[in-house]
Amino acid sequence: MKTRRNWGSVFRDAWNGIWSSLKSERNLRIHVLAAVIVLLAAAFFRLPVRDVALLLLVIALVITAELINTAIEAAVDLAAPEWHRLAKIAKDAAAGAVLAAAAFAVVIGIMLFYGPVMAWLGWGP
Ligand SMILES: Nc1ncnc2c1ncn2[C@@H]1O[C@H](COP(=O)(O)OP(=O)(O)OP(=O)(O)O)[C@@H](O)[C@H]1O
Repeated sequence: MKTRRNWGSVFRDAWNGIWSSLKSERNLRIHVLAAVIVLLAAAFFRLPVRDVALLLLVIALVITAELINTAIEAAVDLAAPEWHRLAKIAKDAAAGAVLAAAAFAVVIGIMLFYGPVMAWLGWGP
């Protein structure tokens, strides 16, 4: 029978999952770096709190998609180390989830930064 784990060990394992994914997944590191740059830009352009909240939401979406993609890749490699049609479907769909999240994040970023950047450049109406 499984013993109930305490919160400390649950949190530690989850943190280990994030940390080991950061070490092994280059794309995740790129997304985290992009998120830091975007948040610094949001501070520079003094974006309103609601816009920053929206940015945090899409950043969380992209990073969550990356972590789930990493989990699916590992599970597929364990279950199907050889080429398999279903392994391809699983990995491609997981990669597609990251792409979809990142594409929408870029669109939202453009929508939020367009006005402040134009005003900063003096190209506003
Ligand atoms: N066991 C497999 N069976 C069939 N196709 C596979 C298999 N493993 C990988 N592939 C194909 O190769 C692609 C790349 O898979 P891989 O595991 O190398 O991930 P990746 O894109 O390199 O991810 P990352 O760079 O995040 O590690 C998959 O999207 C899939 O199309």
